[in-house]
Amino acid sequence: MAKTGRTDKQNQLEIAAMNTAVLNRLHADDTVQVLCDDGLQLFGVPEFFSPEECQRLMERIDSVARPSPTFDVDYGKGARTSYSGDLDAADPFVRMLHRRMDDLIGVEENWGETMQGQRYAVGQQFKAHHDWFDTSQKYWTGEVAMGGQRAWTLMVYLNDVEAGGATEFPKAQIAVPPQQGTLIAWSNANADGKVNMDTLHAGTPVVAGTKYVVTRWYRARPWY
Ligand SMILES: O=C(O)CCC(=O)C(=O)O
Ligand SMILES: [Fe+2]
Repeated sequence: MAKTGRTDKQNQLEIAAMNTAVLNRLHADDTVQVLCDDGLQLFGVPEFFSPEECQRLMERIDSVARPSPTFDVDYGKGARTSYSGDLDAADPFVRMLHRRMDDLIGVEENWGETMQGQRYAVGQQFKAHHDWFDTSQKYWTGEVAMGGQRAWTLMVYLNDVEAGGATEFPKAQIAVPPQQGTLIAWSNANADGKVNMDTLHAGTPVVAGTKYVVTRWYRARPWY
């Protein structure tokens, strides 16, 4: 038992329970496409946000974006060279989109982190990583007390990119090209609630144009 008062087994069981419920819901929804069901559980929903909604979000991202931090890697080390910023969770427009994402996977609003916007210029990228928290790091003590793992990732492409910028899953050998309004969602866990190594993914470098995305990570239980 770690000082968090929760065992690894308890954490895994709660993730497994959430995972099963979300997978069942997505498989039952005929607007949802299964992009990968072998190792990686990856889903897509075209036109999840309208072009007008994407435009409004891109304007908001432009007003909050700054060089991206990552949890354990400095911006300067080059793992994530995009610009990013949290959107305002109290903004009714952002909340409306949050709720639509929550509804897709069937969880309450307070399970999801505030959506984070990212903007990549030519040459910028997010190198291969897992969205999962590293439970050996100091920050985990705070995160486990506040919602636990990032069990699911939902991401929406806000624009078409002239060239480059695909989201690549090298282990699963799948690459998703940015398409305005398309949402992709994946489980970061296996059925047993342990980290799925096949979720390794990268935002590949933009070759021409600019790429805008929003990402909303869902915890294994409410985080506020
Ligand atoms: O921009 C992408 O395609 C990937 C973004 C990503 O991996 C993230 O926000 O965690
Ligand atoms: Fe990621």
